[in-house]
Amino acid sequence: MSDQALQVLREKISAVDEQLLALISERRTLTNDVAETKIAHHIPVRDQKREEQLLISLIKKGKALGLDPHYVTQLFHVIIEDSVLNQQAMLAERANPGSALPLNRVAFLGDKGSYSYLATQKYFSRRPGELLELGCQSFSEVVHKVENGEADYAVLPIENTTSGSINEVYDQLQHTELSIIGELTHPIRHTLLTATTTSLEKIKTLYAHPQVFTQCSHFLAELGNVEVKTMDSTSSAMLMVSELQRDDVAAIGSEAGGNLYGLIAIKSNLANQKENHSRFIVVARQAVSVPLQIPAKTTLVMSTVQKPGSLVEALTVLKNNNINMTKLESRPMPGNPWEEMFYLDVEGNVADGPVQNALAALKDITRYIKVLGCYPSEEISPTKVAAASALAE
Ligand SMILES: C=C(O[C@@H]1C=C(C(=O)O)C=C[C@H]1O)C(=O)O
Repeated sequence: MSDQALQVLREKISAVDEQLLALISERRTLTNDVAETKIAHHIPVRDQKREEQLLISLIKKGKALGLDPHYVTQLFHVIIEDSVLNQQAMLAERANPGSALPLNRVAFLGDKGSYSYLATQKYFSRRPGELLELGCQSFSEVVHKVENGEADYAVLPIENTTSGSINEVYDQLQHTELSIIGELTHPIRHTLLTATTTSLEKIKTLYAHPQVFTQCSHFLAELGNVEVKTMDSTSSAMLMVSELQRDDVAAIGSEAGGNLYGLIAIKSNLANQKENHSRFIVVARQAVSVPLQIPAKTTLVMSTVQKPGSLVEALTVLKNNNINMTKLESRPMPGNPWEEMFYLDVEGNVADGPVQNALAALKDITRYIKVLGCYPSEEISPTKVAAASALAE
């Protein structure tokens, strides 16, 4: 194919892509209008029956156009997730009048390009107001900035699908009066980034955040004698490599972050597990109320009395109130050796009967209990379509 023919085809593809974007944006406007109706009539945001009907119809129509059912399903799962998250954000904002700020000052670990920076951008892209990014050197600085009013929000990674809980962040939650007001998950795609076109064999020094080394331990074990240097954040690792401009040093970070520092991705998918995601929490000085039309999560911290079965007893309270627990973490209590603080994420809204009943019962049987926050759940499970309906002609 001549260069010119290729150019013509690519221009056509770009034009189609532009139309796709315009249509996606039009769909978003329509789904936001649907949210207005849901606000006015107190209807739940999620309607999985409607999603299923939509998917079945799209799969059939896609098949007629030669498109694979799995491809169509995947595509529309992403589109529907976006629509549900946007509607949830709209409802949450309306339920908290005055909460929308013209400027959102947000503290996070690292600088431009860190995973926390990317998560911050994602979370606030659905919310009104400008974003002012306040990069910090440590998690305690991130939390402090919100406590002392320099920032309105903090975005903190709390757990990762490969390395588990981020203990330092849990420990920050023990000592703060801030409330969790939101959550989000973000894919963490670790990539080897260099300042020059070089090869893996030449790398002698590797810069990254300690969490990254934990998540990429299998890759590091295969590397042999490469010196590993820990940095405060992924972005400081990337900055270091871009300043050194050497062919024997590399950073591990996201490709998108590396682009901001002019770095080249020489190897991707470095995490031990292919599906590597981090869950972030968003904290603020004021708690928010979550409308009952959207799924909520509540995070609690508690310490139980020191007697056999006291944790089981506490968890039984959740069971009796039909509350699903999505996470349980224990952390040592400073100054009280061998005593633990338990952090629990449960599905449910503090304004709703089951969580209120459970809290009342837990107060009677725990030594200490506090609600760290109730916030919209951003875990949007994709609607499944029964194979038979999807494949029916
Ligand atoms: C847009 C709506 O809200 C949600 C999003 C949907 C979508 O993006 O198509 C479908 C059903 C709902 O879960 C709706 O109810 O129609």
